[in-house]
Amino acid sequence: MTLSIEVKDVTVRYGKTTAVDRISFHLEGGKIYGLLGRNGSGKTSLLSVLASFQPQAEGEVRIGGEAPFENAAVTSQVCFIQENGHLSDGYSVKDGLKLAALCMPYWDSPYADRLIELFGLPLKKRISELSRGMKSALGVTIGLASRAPVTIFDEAYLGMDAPSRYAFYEELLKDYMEQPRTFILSTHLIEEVSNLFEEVLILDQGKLLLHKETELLREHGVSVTGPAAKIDEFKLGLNVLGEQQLGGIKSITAYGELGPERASRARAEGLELGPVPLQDLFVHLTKRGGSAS
Ligand SMILES: Nc1ncnc2c1ncn2[C@@H]1O[C@H](COP(=O)(O)OP(=O)(O)OP(=O)(O)O)[C@@H](O)[C@H]1O
Repeated sequence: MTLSIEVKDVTVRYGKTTAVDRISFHLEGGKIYGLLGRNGSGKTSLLSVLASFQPQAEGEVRIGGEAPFENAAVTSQVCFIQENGHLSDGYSVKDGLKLAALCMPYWDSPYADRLIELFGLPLKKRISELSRGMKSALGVTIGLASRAPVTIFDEAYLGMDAPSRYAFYEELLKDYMEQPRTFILSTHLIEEVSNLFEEVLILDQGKLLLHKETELLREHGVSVTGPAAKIDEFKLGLNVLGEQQLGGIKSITAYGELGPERASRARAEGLELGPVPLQDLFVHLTKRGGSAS
């Protein structure tokens, strides 16, 4: 099942702090979305509103056309997994999973069993006795096995070691291909996971800095390297996000399409054009004073 998500002028406040500041976007659903932003940019606050963990102060949220807050018909379609989780520490892993199964209408028990084996989860241990990585693996297991039409992972896999994280990415993609649904992943491990994202949203200081298809975003970044004097001339009129110089060689990262004319001029002048990793684009765009125009 695919549910669209509509967010219109949503604001979230904690006392005098505005965590999310009049954000609007539309997610058509049935895709894997990446939500990026620096610490404190408002990701968890926004996701908590989508998952109905808290109401927005202003604005409107619609999931599948309905307002989610205190609306069981919608909340049952959404699974929200956070790194520090909402798992009851007193339960054993087995009972925690049983509880999850009871709360989630699309729960797939055989799939949960496969994931338990994949991540080596000890069923008899109390959740409070699990290591940080194991708690994350339990969260990830619940998120995937929930098969919820909207599944949100809020940095949920940060505690997992690299092999477990890669197993999770692989599993997520495989399961998404078999059972398309909406995933939203917030992460600081951008390069690791960016290949999964079909669209990327970047928050900055509570505002939506950018919402783009990942491919388009990648095409919007270009690095140009060559003799410093030539680069200085070439960069005029470009939206330069950053530059580095080593001896007489300079490299710039530019945001925005180069256009065929400029690209062929670069080649004719012997300048080297290259892609910019998503993480580098993110770092440049969210530097204080960054611009996504
Ligand atoms: N319960 C709370 N009470 C008061 N302020 C809060 C609360 N939760 C978040 N904030 C504030 O709201 C802003 C956004 O925080 P939020 O946790 O949504 O950001 P984030 O992008 O998820 O950050 P991180 O990447 O560090 O997890 C921050 O200024 C934060 O201090």
